[in-house]
Amino acid sequence: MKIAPSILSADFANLQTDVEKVEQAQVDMLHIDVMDGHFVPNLTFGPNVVAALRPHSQLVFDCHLMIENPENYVEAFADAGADLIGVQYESTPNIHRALDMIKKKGKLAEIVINPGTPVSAISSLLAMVDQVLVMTVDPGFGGQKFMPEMLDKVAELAQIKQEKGYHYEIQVDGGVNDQTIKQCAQAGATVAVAGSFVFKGDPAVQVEKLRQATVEEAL
Ligand SMILES: O=C(CO)[C@@H](O)[C@H](O)COP(=O)(O)O
Ligand SMILES: [Fe+2]
Repeated sequence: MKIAPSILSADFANLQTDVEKVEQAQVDMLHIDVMDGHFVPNLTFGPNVVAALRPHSQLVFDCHLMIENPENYVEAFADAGADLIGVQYESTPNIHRALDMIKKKGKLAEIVINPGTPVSAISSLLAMVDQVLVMTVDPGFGGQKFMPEMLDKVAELAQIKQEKGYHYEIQVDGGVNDQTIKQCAQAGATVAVAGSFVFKGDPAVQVEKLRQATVEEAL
């Protein structure tokens, strides 16, 4: 299981330091939650923050765009240094165009589904994506409670991937801690985002707890 700390719960006054801490913990990617105050009732970072962090980190930057009409911003995030760009299925009538634009910019393309969206809604997009993100909370805020009902969607995506020979990673995001990550791993998730759990203590210790939990699950 890959680990992707979300900087939504980092210390915004010391963002560079917090990014360096998780990088030293050898995490697999850095999850950057972009919110526009329209698609979700919260505001966070724009491409300028991504560009400011880029010279300070070698990590894969995983930008989770919770914004309306993300196709208007794909180029800006790609140019700012995003490696993987996630667009919400519910955020635009042009979801295929948004994913296509990400790929044309040479970046990894991710489709994200909210708790109310079934896997069947994105079946025609699965062949083209590098990652599928199953939201395990309603998007907009860190520190919410994990929704175990979403795990059926993770298992469904794992089955489709195997049957069709697709290559996407299956990411879970929201309420992931050293207990819920075990259920995610068991259902077939391959990448876990964790914000409040990682930054509520020493990130190195917290990341190790997540790793240990998935190792125990595999035994
Ligand atoms: O996309 C989001 C929230 O909308 C997440 O990436 C959160 O940042 C996860 O936070 P925790 O639930 O792990 O605290
Ligand atoms: Fe996220």
